[in-house]
Amino acid sequence: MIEVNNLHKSFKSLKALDGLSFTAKDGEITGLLGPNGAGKTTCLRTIYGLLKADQGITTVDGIDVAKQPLDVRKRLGIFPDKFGLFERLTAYEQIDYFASIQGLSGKTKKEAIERVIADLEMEELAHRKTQGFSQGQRMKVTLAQALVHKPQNFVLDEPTRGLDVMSTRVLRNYLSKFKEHGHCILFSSHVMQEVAALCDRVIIVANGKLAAQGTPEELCKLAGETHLEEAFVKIIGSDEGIAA
Ligand SMILES: Nc1ncnc2c1ncn2[C@@H]1O[C@H](COP(=O)(O)OP(=O)(O)OP(=O)(O)O)[C@@H](O)[C@H]1O
Repeated sequence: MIEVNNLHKSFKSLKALDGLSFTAKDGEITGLLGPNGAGKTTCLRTIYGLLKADQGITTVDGIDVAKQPLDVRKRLGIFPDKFGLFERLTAYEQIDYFASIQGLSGKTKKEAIERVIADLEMEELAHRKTQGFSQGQRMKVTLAQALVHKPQNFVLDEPTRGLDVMSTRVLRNYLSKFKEHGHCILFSSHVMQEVAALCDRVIIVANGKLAAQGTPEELCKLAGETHLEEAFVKIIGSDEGIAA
């Protein structure tokens, strides 16, 4: 479970987060939906400890990110907004590297790598150097390295950008399976259909604040609309920066 409580973060005079609070529960997919510049990436970066909030508390499974960052890292899988692969390594070697960082070794590590490769159906890719991999293949390697240590929580920043329909489906199916096993999934998006199709709960963020939260149905009801897109526009008062 991930809890964000009254987060504030400014970059000089710009307030990126302005008192944001929400909870992402186990066994659910929670979508952080907001227009460009709403503060989604800033929020996710504070959850995985890349940024320090000016004020507020973030906990992962009850552990304070600011106080015990390494304990939190063990419980988190991270799919960041920008990711690079070590292009001279094979996919297997890259996953192995991340497994080692997470403290896995020996037989346990080997089994964990083989499991994640099988789960993501990437056996054919495993021993190829990642240089020249397609976006979909890169996505699989990034997913595998994020999840090799079987974290309870999984945070993804706009994971479907640049993916074709097939790769997007692979990702969605994988997230659904992960959720069925009781994990907590939090992902950011500004793609409405994706959020409506996948999320149990939607957190709408605008100007670094919580604008509304609920199931897609609850948000539609709240706004008196039948489609999430119209509900969203009504709630944040604009359709700027959002993709249908
Ligand atoms: N390192 C930084 N330095 C200065 N300003 C920043 C920095 N990171 C984010 N910002 C600003 O903070 C605000 C929130 O940015 P953020 O990237 O969190 O939004 P977002 O909701 O993820 O947007 P997008 O959907 O476009 O990725 C923006 O105005 C952005 O320009």
